[in-house]
Amino acid sequence: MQNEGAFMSGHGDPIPMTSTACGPLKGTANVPGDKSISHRSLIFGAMCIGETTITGLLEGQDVLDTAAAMRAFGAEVTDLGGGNWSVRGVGVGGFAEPSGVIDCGNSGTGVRLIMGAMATQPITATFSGDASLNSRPMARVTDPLALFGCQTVGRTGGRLPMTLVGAREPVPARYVVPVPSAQVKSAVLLAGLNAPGQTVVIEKEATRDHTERMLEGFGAEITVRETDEAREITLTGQPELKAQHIEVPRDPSSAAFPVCAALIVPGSDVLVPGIGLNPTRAGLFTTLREMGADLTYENERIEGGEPVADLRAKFSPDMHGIEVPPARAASMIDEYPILSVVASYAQGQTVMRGVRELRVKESDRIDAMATGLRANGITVEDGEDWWIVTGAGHGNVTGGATCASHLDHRIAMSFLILGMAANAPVRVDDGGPISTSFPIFEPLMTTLGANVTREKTNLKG
Ligand SMILES: O=C(O)C1=C[C@@H](OP(=O)(O)O)[C@@H](O)[C@H](O)C1
Ligand SMILES: C=C(OP(=O)(O)O)C(=O)O
Repeated sequence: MQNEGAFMSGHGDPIPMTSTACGPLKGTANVPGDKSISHRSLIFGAMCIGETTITGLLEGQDVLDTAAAMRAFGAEVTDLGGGNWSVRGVGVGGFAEPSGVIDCGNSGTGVRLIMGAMATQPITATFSGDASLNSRPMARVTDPLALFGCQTVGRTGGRLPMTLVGAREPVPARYVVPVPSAQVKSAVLLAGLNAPGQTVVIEKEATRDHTERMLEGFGAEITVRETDEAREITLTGQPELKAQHIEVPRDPSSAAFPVCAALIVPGSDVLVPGIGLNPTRAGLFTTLREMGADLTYENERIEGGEPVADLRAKFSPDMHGIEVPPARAASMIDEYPILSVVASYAQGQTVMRGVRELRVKESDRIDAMATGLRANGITVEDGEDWWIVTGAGHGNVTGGATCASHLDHRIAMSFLILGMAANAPVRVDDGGPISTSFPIFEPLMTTLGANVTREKTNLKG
């Protein structure tokens, strides 16, 4: 990996971490801002005229890389401290040509949305990332961007690094998204922003709808028509986006970790306040409740047009496996790794189907979790788009193994949660990637009572 050249970014030397069984988890877990909304706040802010102000931005490495990218395209992005940021945008179509490579680090959302945003502007940009991002499929984005007139030059197989030559005279597109992906949908809509006329995106399975909601908030003309078969989104190109004030809600995908930890550690009672329950994101919580989790929604309210609640999770010794409806997959796609941990402590089988997309995330998440869970004494069967975890039940998860995190934050955090109630400690080879989405994971879990330690190594941190 070392000599894959100057375009390869990385997060530094591995940070092995170990999680050991702990007493009850108690207290309040204030998780950071939503990663999807944080990326979009910076990118949409950069495409406005005027100053967008943001509070509660997730200051994880993925989002910081997007902030740096927006600066490279000419926006003035300022960290005002305490999660407050400001973006002075350059307007739709106003991106400058970056002088260097756009390094999106570990972030699929960052690179795919930014590719969409620049694809209909008369500039050229080269994109790269870390070893994980450089192995992920990009043709799913560059194929539809070609319909607008954007050209791609790069490695065979549609992998980063690659160079995009934006369309000088963009045309609008009509595109049926072939995989359930909010990133692809969003890339096409962002490209449509600087194309004249109407761009239409059709998705057969509803995916997270932050782009649609936020573009409307920024003043774009965007309509969504829903039928039983599809969602059809129509965007009128070349609007003037108006700068906004954005309060980023807390991330349900990060909330999943303290919630699930509380469910499996005896005696726990944890409050996770202010979590968005947008139906396109909240599938995990529905699933946990169907499994018999003691998970309640307190103080339900609407904030910024989105349903929000404080989640209270208590130790749940009697959870049972269920068949997760495949139609729910998109609304909990990032939560399957941590669900498989809860499933390990439940009775019976948890069946997860229609989840092929898990194989092209930061890692092949089915393979990464199946391998690590088996090493810790859990029975897992898997196929191309499904996997089944047979729970050992409380007190019966052996633990004791080292798990590879494969540069994947969610894999690292999931195995550290597994160790919190296992009979022997669970170790991950590298907890470094956790900083991409949940930089305060370790102190926050420690404050609740978890026993997570970094190993002393001879490596420089
Ligand atoms: O649009 C987004 O912000 C995201 C979309 C999802 O990816 P896909 O579009 O690849 O499903 C998700 O896994 C990712 O964490 C964030
Ligand atoms: C899949 C994820 O992110 P991304 O695709 O942005 O790398 C994730 O955060 O779980």
